[in-house]
Amino acid sequence: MFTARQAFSQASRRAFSSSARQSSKVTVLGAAGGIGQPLSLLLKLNPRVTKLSLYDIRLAPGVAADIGHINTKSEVIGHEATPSGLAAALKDAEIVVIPAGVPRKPGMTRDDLFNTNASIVRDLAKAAAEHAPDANILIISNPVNSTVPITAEIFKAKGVYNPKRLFGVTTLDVVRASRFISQLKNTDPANENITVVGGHSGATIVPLLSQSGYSLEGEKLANYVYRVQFGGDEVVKAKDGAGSATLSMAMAGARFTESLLKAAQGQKNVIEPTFVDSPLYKDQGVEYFASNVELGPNGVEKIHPVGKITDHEQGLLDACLVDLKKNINKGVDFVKSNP
Ligand SMILES: NC(=O)c1ccc[n+]([C@@H]2O[C@H](COP(=O)([O-])OP(=O)(O)OC[C@H]3O[C@@H](n4cnc5c(N)ncnc54)[C@H](O)[C@@H]3O)[C@@H](O)[C@H]2O)c1
Ligand SMILES: O=C(O)C[C@H](O)C(=O)O
Repeated sequence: MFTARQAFSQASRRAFSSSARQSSKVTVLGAAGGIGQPLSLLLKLNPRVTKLSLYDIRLAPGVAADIGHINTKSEVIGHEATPSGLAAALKDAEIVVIPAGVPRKPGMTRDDLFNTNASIVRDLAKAAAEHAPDANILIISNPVNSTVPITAEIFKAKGVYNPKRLFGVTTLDVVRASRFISQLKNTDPANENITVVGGHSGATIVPLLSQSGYSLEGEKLANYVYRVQFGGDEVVKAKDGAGSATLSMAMAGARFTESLLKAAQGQKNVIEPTFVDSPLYKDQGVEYFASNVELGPNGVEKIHPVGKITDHEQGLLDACLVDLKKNINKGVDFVKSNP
């Protein structure tokens, strides 16, 4: 005979397993690349993902066959590099993560990737707008400050734009900012969560150290800010022509995807920094901005303002907004001239 406690525990097990069974298809476009492969691996290890669809212009079926042997429950499908393969990859996706595109080589800025990556992202955005109009779209491909507006313009043109479901992934900046301060202060980086706002390149990356109660002075502060703003260059230089950050980015992309899934499955107070269609600086002509964003079942739940900052941080923010506006307009203009 069941005791009340046993009955309760069985009911709660059922409730848990039914929410765990909730179907969450995640699609990776660019899945065979330096980021795409480890990101897909991490997503295969995430029990919240029930179906993982991998698409690339090369090798996605091979990557899927490999990852598909891992003994976690999710189904993995590698799609052919054809329009119908892309359509099938996107159909019914809850989350579409896009790391497709070329990475930097030493001496290049992220903006130097624009000519190649703008059209790659535009074309994938067209397919996503057609086959997954309600999905959360996570843009990793650089330059993020421009590829997010490109995606938005495509979704607007197709009449399916939902600003709550488009995200530029800036998580790596926060991961770096947290790691770098822990190295200076001998703290556990897992306990650090430095707010980083603005965009994702050089001067548009603005770490707000003061909000975590830290104050660095003079050269120490300048070096810290530089390292966060140009952390990507450290990796590009060290890889010496073989690409940019892939493994740390895969971790950051998996973290952001996990946060969205948690929020979609009802967890409250899930906050991640991300580059979104934001009201914060629209009065200055800046349509997109990264700040802490509370995530929910509908994507963006609440965009947090930047909050109290020091005069030095205000100076960084002023410089950020100038560059950001140019990067955003470049993306918007690209779609106007190359629809
Ligand atoms: N947001 C960030 O913080 C961040 C961090 C690191 C890298 N990035 C950017 O991510 C992008 C990818 O970097 P990577 O190191 O993985 O590059 P990579 O060259 O190793 O991989 C890119 C993959 O995209 C695929 N691809 C190209 N065109 C495609 C298309 N039309 N459809 C589907 N797949 C396509 C390629 O075949 C390749 O497998 C770069 O633009 C890089 O700058 C962003
Ligand atoms: O630096 C790059 O080009 C890749 C990425 O944006 C990064 O921050 O590592």
